[in-house]
Amino acid sequence: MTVTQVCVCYLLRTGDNARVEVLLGRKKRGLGTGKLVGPGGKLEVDETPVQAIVREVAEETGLNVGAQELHEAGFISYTFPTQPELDQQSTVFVGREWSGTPADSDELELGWYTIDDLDYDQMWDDARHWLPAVLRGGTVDAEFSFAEDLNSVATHTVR
Ligand SMILES: COc1nc(N)nc2c1ncn2[C@H]1C[C@H](O)[C@@H](COP(=O)(O)OP(=O)(O)OP(=O)(O)O)O1
Repeated sequence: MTVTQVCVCYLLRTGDNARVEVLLGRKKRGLGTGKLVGPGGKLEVDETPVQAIVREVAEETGLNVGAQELHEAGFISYTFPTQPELDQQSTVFVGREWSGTPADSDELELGWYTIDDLDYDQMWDDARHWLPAVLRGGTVDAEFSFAEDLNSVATHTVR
């Protein structure tokens, strides 16, 4: 069985008081409803991760990002041993340039969040283990296995 390929993007800007902010969205539907997530989603047939993230950002935020303006920050494997059909592999992107103004979509209610004050309890449980480093310019290469509740990280490896 091939594992579902997904992509996620964290768009950064410098906000008031020179604090770095990230564009996140409150997920309105599907797996992870209610959580704060980066724009992203599943790759379509024959799409590369970067093609998919350019499309997903446009669909979910109304912003146009160029493929060359995105930095690939790493790769994460997610397994759900009690529901293997949910297993995913995610390519993570970070961007600082785009055109347009963010607009809510039927997937996400958007907002800018200061990276120093992020409430990781509102995000997927894996985020706390790797996202702080990526938002500060680092990379990620990690594996997460989720518990039976499909919500909590049971085991993880972050390299
Ligand atoms: C820390 O960030 C994340 N952690 C985990 N474990 N999973 C995440 C994170 N950010 C996004 N995801 C997952 C959640 C979903 O399974 C996918 C995105 O899925 P979505 O349903 O939004 O995919 P689309 O292709 O946009 O959906 P449609 O099928 O409705 O078009 O990534």
